[in-house]
Amino acid sequence: MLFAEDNGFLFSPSAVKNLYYTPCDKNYMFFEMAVSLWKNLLQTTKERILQQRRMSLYNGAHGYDEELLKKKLQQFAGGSINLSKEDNGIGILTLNNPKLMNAFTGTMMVELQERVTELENWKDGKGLIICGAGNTFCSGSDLNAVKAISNSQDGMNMCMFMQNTLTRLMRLPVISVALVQGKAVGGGAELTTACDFRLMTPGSEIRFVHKHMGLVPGWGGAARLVRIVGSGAALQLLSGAARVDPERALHLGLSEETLLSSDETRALEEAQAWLSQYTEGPASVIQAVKKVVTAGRELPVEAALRTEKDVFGTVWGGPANLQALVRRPKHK
Ligand SMILES: CC[C@H](C(=O)O)C(=O)SCCNC(=O)CCNC(=O)[C@H](O)C(C)(C)COP(=O)(O)OP(=O)(O)OC[C@H]1O[C@@H](n2cnc3c(N)ncnc32)[C@H](O)[C@@H]1OP(=O)(O)O
Repeated sequence: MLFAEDNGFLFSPSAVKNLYYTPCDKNYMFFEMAVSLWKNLLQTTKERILQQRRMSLYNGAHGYDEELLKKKLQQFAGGSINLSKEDNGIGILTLNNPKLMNAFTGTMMVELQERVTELENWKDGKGLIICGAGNTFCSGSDLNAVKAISNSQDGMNMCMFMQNTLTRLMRLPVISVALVQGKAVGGGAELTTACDFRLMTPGSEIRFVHKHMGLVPGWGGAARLVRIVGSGAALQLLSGAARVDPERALHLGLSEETLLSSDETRALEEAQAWLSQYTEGPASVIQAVKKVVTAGRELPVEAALRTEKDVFGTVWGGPANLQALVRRPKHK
């Protein structure tokens, strides 16, 4: 295993070892033991954290048969979910159904789950931008599909499928941004709340229209919205099916920033520049930062502290930490 310094200078465990110890040095044995202990701890901790993250919200115990539901969803074809994993560790996930304002068909719901699984296994992943094709975000479920699965059981199954998928998306060990251009409506508005941050372009809109459909959010959007803007503002946005423009979103804390351009290409460039200020550094460290924040956000304090200790153990004495000890950076 080699450790790449920011300027490309490579360190290996032996290089670090030889910086300090000689084979006859008794500390040499200590260092060897510390490295192998670290490797074992790293492996078991990563497996435990990965297992925790992958545990789905709903399973057979809830009468949820995922494989059966996926077969049903795949009857409603159209559009795609495209993922481009860039060399800088930022992924671009594009909702691609512009003819229907990027409404989610059944096959797009299944593809979203497949992309989330891909992202869970992306070792170099640090950030994720979710955007829509055709300079608009997403208009929720494809109403043609919704009509065909409007019976209660199918509706509940689709709801559990999307809640499982969006919860896993929310817990990805990358810093995620919803780039809201044009409209984010219904399930599209809910999808924005599964990201860590939202950036909006001038003239764009987030709108929870569910009330007008005789519904409430079903993809987890209400639970997440309350945690983002507070229960009072969430109640107003849901009961009023209010149009949230960039200014109101900033005021509510629903959006981090209003971008300068509403041009599709330039807005994506702005979003990448905004996100890259938080993804500088080794993927292992950025992923560890997201994991400890996710734990603090979702777990009771003692469980969050234990998870923080576990995650700390995966980076303490790790490549980036050892390099920093050699480099001794001044944090001026
Ligand atoms: C839990 C989630 C919840 C659920 O699953 O039940 C939902 O998400 S329900 C769906 C909620 N979404 C909507 O009700 C949005 C409906 N669409 C609109 O309000 C408008 O299309 C809007 C505001 C998004 C954009 O309006 P605009 O005038 O800019 O465009 P058009 O309306 O002309 O749309 C272009 C074209 O796309 C079709 N379209 C748009 N959204 C959907 C959709 N969700 N499902 C199916 N088709 C959609 C629209 O019908 C137009 O097609 P056309 O053939 O030209 O009529």
